[in-house]
Amino acid sequence: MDAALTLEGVTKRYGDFTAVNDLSFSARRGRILGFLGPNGAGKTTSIRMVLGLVEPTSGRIGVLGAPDARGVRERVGFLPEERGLYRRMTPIEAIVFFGGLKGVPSAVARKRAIAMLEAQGLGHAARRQIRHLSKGMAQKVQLISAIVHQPELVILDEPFSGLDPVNQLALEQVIRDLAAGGATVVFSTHVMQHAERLCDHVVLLAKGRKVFDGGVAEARSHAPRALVLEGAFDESAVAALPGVAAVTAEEAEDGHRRFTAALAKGAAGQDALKAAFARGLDVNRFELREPTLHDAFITLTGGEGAQ
Ligand SMILES: Nc1ncnc2c1ncn2[C@@H]1O[C@H](COP(=O)(O)OP(=O)(O)OP(=O)(O)O)[C@@H](O)[C@H]1O
Repeated sequence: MDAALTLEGVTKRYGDFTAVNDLSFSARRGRILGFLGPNGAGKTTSIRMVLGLVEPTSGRIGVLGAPDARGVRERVGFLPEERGLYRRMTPIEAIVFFGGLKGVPSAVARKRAIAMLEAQGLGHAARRQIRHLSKGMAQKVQLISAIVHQPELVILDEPFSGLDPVNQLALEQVIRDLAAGGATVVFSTHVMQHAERLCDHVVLLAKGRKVFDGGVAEARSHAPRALVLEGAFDESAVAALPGVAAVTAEEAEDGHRRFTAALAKGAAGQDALKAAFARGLDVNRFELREPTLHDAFITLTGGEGAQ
């Protein structure tokens, strides 16, 4: 496998606390990898080890053939979780500055900055001081600064946080475009919807350990499908349907109740539905719901928080 990034048995301990525990995975060249996990799972610590900002306690890292990103800095782009730019610079100045740190001549960086700012709808703000920009605009400038040197490997730590829904979609497109242009993109998030839409491959971390590594469809298959039923009957009637593993109930409209019946692995929802009608349950509404990546995340992390 042609990997841009590889971790093999990487562990990071802080005293008695293990922040990252025996983590192994690879990011294939030209693909988008979602590095997922709840708050505190160890995503940022892992990224910091890849960048060479934190020394692993044990294990091996390979970044474009180097032991960490320091040896290949001009080929790697990084957006940190903490956002920050020199507030008195203009977007063009900031992008040219960061490009310069990665070896891009200023005339080239300037040209790219103008084109990229325009592509992001920021052409009008290109010469305004960053302190006068909105948070979302400043975040776009920071992203452009991270990729102006056209890196082969782009690492984005929680890139969607702080962006409104429209800008989140715009960022998704930037990520797709980077991969379409041949770059490998690794982004961390605890919001599953982005990963669901973008990723070929997801790695899911919980409490420092990898709990899943594979495709989105495969991840989803770890969570149960659910049958949603609404009507005037009670929970025990739903629990007694074939293939139903667990039931939750809530109030719905018109005095009805809504039941979400998690189906046992391999159970076809149709059997439960047929039985519901055969038993004369007064079903007003039903839906067979396929698991989402969010459901998989909850199942695989044992119920830790996700959005
Ligand atoms: N320098 C440090 N010293 C001690 N503990 C640390 C240090 N850095 C991180 N940790 C701990 O390691 C764990 C993992 O933190 P990390 O920031 O990697 O998680 P994360 O998955 O990125 O979560 P978040 O999305 O909240 O940033 C946390 O419990 C954190 O408190």
